[in-house]
Amino acid sequence: MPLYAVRMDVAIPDGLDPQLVADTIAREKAYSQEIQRGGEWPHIWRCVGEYSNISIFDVADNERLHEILWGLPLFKWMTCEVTALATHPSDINA
Ligand SMILES: O=C(O)CC1=CCC(=O)O1
Repeated sequence: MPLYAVRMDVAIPDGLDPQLVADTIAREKAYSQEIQRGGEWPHIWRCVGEYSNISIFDVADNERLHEILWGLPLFKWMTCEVTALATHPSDINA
């Protein structure tokens, strides 16, 4: 299945109801962990010092990745940079 690296940068607007923000972050965690358990989101790494992560997705196609990203509860407050990955010719494990 195709692999993708996705960098997500979160920018929560100032002045929002703190409860709304907390609820959205909690829903984000539950949604993410459900997809991780299903195997389509094998890695999520925090970018040190930033409200950002770099994640690896292992999904059927572009449409499925799009569906997952659009379903993120924090999607409205984040920007995503998607990189499709291919095998490197120097990879000794390939
Ligand atoms: O905290 C983040 O980097 C945003 C995020 C994506 C999935 C998740 O659980 O948090």
